[in-house]
Amino acid sequence: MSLNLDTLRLQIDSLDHKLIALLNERAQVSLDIGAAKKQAMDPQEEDSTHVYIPGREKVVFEKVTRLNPGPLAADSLCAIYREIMSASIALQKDVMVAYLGPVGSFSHDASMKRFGDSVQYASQGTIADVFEAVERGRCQYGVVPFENSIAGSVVPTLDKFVKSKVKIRAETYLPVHHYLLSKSNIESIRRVYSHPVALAQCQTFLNSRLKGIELVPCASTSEAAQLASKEKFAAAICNRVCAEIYGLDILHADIEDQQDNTTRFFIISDAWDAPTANDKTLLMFTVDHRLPGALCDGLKVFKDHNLNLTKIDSRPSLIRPWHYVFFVECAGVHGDSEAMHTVVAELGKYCLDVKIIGSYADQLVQE
Ligand SMILES: O=C(O)C(=O)C[C@]1(C(=O)O)C=C[C@@H](O)C=C1
Repeated sequence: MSLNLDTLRLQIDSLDHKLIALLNERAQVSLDIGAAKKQAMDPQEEDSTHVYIPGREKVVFEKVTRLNPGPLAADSLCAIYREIMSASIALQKDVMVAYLGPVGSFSHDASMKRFGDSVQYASQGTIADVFEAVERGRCQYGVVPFENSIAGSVVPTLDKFVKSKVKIRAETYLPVHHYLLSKSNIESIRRVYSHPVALAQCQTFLNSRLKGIELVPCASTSEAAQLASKEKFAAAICNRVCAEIYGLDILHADIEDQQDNTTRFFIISDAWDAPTANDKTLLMFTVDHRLPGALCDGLKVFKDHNLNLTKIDSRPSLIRPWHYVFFVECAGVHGDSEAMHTVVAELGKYCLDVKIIGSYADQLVQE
C-alpha cells in the first residue's frame, strides 16, 4: 500500500480537531470540579481549597497506563497526562510551588515532575525557606528532599519537621545522576562546589580524580553551578541541565557512587491528602529516656497493629540536650484511619508527644 503524506497529514488534522475538543471538554469538567471543591468549603476558608490531589492523580496515571493500547510508550502518555493535569490545576486556581533553587536543582526537577509546566514556581534559597514559604501561605505547596539512597536522610528537612506545622501531602522519587561541570579542564580545578548530600554521593569519584581538592558545601547543587560559573578554576557537582543554564562544560557524567542513586522528595502543604488504596504515614514522637525500654514499647505498638515500618530515624529534640525525636514511617495506613487513631493513642502511653507529619499515596512501586 502506498502512503500519501498529504492524506496522512489530513488525518492528523482531523484527529487534532477531535483531540482539542475533547481536551477542552475535560478542562470544562475540571473547572466544575474546582467549583465543587470551593462549594464544599466554608467561604472563610475558600482560599485554602486544595486543587492538587496527588491520590487522584495516581489513579489517573494508573488508568492511563492500563488503558494504553500503544504504539505510544507508557512514559510518553504519562508525560502528556502530567501536562493535562497541570493545566487542569492552573485552571482551577493560581498555584505557587516553592522549591530549593535556583533553577536547575534536583528539587526543581522533582517539582516539575510532580506539578508540570502550567503552575508557577518560586525558587527558595534554603530548605528552611521552602518550609517558611508554605507556613506563611506565600506558596500553597513546597518540595523538599527527604532522603537519598546513598547518603541517607536530609537532616535540615527532618529538623524542620520537628517544629513546623506543615504536613506531607505526597512523595516522589527522582533518579539522580551527577555531573562534574566547569569552565576549565579537570587538571586546573582547585575547588569543587556542591550540596553536602551530593558530595557524599560522589565520594569514590572525588577520592580518585580530585583527591585533596577543596570541597565547598552549598545550599543546593544549582547554587553550586551558579558559583562555579563565576570562577575560573572551580567546578560544580550538579544536575546535567545546569551545564546549559549556567554556561558550563561537562567534564564527567554519572559520577555518583551507585548508578541507581535516587532521592525521595516530599510535597509539603497545610494538609495531607485523602486516603487512597495504598498510603504511607510518617509520625514523630519523643520517648522518656529514663523509662527502660520506652522506645521498644513504642515500636511494639506498630508490631501489635501489624504495621510494617519502612523508615526509622532519630534527631535531637532541640528542646533539651540528650532528648531525641524519633521518626517512623509505616506502610498501608492513613492518618485519618481508625487504626492510626488507635496507634497514636497507644503511643501516647509511652511517648512524651506524638505527631502525625503526613499521609501520602505510596509511589515506590509506580515510579
Ligand atoms: O479530580 C480532581 O480533584 C481534579 O481536580 C482533576 C484533576 C485532573 O485533571 O484529572 C486535576 C488535578 C488534581 O491534582 C487531580 C485530578
